[in-house]
Amino acid sequence: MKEIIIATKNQGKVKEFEALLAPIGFRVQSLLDYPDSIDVEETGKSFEENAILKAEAIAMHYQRMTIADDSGLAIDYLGGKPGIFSARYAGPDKNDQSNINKVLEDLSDVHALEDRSARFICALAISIPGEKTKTVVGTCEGYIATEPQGENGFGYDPIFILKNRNQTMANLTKEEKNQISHRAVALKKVIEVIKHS
Ligand SMILES: O=P(O)(O)OP(=O)(O)OP(=O)(O)OC[C@H]1O[C@@H](n2cnc3c(O)ncnc32)[C@H](O)[C@@H]1O
Ligand SMILES: [Mg+2]
Repeated sequence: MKEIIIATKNQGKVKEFEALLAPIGFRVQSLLDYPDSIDVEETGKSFEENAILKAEAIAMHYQRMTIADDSGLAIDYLGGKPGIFSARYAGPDKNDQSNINKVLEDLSDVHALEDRSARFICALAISIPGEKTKTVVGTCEGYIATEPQGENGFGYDPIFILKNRNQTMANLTKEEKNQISHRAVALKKVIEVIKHS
């Protein structure tokens, strides 16, 4: 079976990658399987740069095909924030709940749903030892809710209302999320690359 490392410590991401890659014959490992792995700092200026940093460091360290995911939420009213700082928006002791609370607070004066437009962005970098790293990006459009809704998913999912649907991302089943999410869109683009690896 083909093996791939997902260079992430985020359990929510790992589950989504497993669901998307196992059916096409990949055994997925993540940094949760390597608790003593190296720590890669996200010092890039874009999602793509951070994904490349994480993918190349881990691919080099383990000499294995690696995908890294750098993702987040871009809110138009906030000029694209939290963006690449999504994981640490409420401060360095990141926590999904405090990040959500900060976003809701930032938008507390914005009442019309159309003024609360946002998108999830996912950049994936795929690094194969000895080959040039490739990147792809996927997005998913929506609006920021006024309060959390739904129990599924992770991160900002409970406050992300999907465009053209009266549901948050956290209202979707995992199968539904994996058909339409920013991560699913990006991953479909890399599958062609790794199928032949
Ligand atoms: O860097 P790794 O180890 O992969 O894990 P991380 O959680 O730090 O991941 P990022 O640096 O890419 O930050 C992503 C942020 O965006 C959020 N996020 C990413 N994808 C999401 C999704 O599908 N649904 C909800 N929130 C998401 C996530 O909760 C983080 O706060
Ligand atoms: Mg991170």
